[in-house]
Amino acid sequence: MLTELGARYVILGHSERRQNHGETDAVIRQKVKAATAAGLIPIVCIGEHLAERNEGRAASVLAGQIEGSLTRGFRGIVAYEPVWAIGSGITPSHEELQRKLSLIRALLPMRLMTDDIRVPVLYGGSVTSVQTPSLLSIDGLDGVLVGSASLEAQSFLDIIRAATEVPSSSPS
Ligand SMILES: O=C(CO)COP(=O)(O)O
Repeated sequence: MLTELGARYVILGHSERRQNHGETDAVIRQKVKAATAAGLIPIVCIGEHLAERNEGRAASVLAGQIEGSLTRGFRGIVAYEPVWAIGSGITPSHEELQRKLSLIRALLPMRLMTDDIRVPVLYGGSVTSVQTPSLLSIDGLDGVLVGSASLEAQSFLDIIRAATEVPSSSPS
């Protein structure tokens, strides 16, 4: 149905779906399979809650989500969306984001069991045009997943403009 409407991508495992609709990693993995079979590119969201971050459990949460929700030959996109950054106006510091991205980049080939597939990784959570250039300068980050700032045409255009002005970095 989605492909008939011209959709090319589908967002799976958003924290709201995980939290409010009982979407477990196993359910998300099934949806990844179904989306791929239907010709859609899955964008799988992962991210820790604030308490998990503050208790030093972010790494194990992310590892569990990657292991549980991605398929072995996963061909799609991963979006790192810390739950505490979504709609809060708070974004992680560069250092923290860089650390989390390095972790995600290290975990992905273990799950996919190959180094040959480079999975694009996005960041989502309170993205505005103001942080977009600096976010996109972070090594290993391929783009941003925009929520509320996409609801207003001008702010979304500002993000697109800011993104297109960032010099592209070589893949890590
Ligand atoms: O959940 C998000 C995108 O999927 C992020 O939303 P915000 O950009 O409003 O924080």
